[in-house]
Amino acid sequence: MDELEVTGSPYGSAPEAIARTLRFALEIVSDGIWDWDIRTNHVRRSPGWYAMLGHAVDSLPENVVTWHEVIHPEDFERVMRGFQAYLDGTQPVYAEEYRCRCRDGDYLWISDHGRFVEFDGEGRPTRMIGAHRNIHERKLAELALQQKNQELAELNLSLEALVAARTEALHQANRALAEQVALAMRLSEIDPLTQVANRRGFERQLQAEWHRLQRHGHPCALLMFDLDHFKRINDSLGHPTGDRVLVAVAEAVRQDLRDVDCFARWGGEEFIVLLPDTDAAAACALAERLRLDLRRIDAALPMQLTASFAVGEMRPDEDPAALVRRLDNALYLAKRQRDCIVVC
Ligand SMILES: Nc1nc2c(ncn2[C@@H]2O[C@H](COP(=O)(O)OP(=O)(O)OP(=O)(O)O)[C@@H](O)[C@H]2O)c(=O)[nH]1
Repeated sequence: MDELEVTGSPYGSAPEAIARTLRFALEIVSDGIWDWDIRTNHVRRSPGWYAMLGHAVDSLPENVVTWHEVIHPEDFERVMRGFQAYLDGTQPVYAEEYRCRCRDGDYLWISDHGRFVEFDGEGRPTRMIGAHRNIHERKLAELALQQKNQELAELNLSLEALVAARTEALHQANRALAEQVALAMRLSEIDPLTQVANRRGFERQLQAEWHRLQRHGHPCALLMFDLDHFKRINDSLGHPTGDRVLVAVAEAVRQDLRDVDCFARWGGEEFIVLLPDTDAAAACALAERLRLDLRRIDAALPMQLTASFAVGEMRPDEDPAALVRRLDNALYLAKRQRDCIVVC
């Protein structure tokens, strides 16, 4: 590779001296140099180029095909595109990084920079010189870093997805728990036999209604009733029949009530109704209707089913417990006669 070797006298002509100096400089900063005569397609390569790829100096054909054959197949198209872009003038420089096959079959990462250095009279390039540099270690480190970054990004994404999935599962578990708690609360306030409110549920509503009375002064009445001689039903017809009667009573009464009324089983065969926005007279009329309805319950009983009632209006200066005591006393009086209503 004559042009790339230091030949001739150190006292040669000025252009030769400059050319030699440039070749020296090129060899210092690169690992291999190529020199392409575009008109003849002849490519000369420096001893360093052969040494870099493990070949004996000048052991390969001095043409472009030699270059094509050492480029890694996966890099080939990209490198050709970059090179062609420079030849076409659409890229101001030719600079590519790619893998070159060494004599032992291993591939070496190199960087390749080249540019036109001579032109004909019409400005067409006639010669191009380029320099290769061995960047193998740096490139492997760079690729390993890229790989690690990608793995980290993927890990990050899968961690985010995992956190999102866990958070959603937690929300679902919380919602399910809240529903269970609400259901348990509802069930804890319901009488399992008649499915109306139990004493606990009733007392909560009574308290709320009493507070409403303090704020707004709307009338509110209470109605309490107790089935008469219920023990006889149990004793003569059995406990299951007694249960069916209690259920039938609850259903019949519920049909006479509004949605806003709170109907509860106070205990045993005793029931209570909270009647918002209702005065004693209206509650008394309802008690009378219920008294008649209960007599008509079709429970196939050998005796007449009756009940005794107590009715009273809520007073702002009387707390709920005292109100219930007042109703209890009135019911006690009603029970002495049975099948009647006492207003207190
Ligand atoms: N079948 C059934 N009976 C119940 C239930 N709870 C309470 N009883 C019965 O209701 C009856 C109430 O008896 P008493 O308190 O003497 O009342 P009563 O027989 O109606 O008499 P008076 O109230 O005075 O008219 C008892 O026999 C209890 O066992 C229940 O859930 N199911």
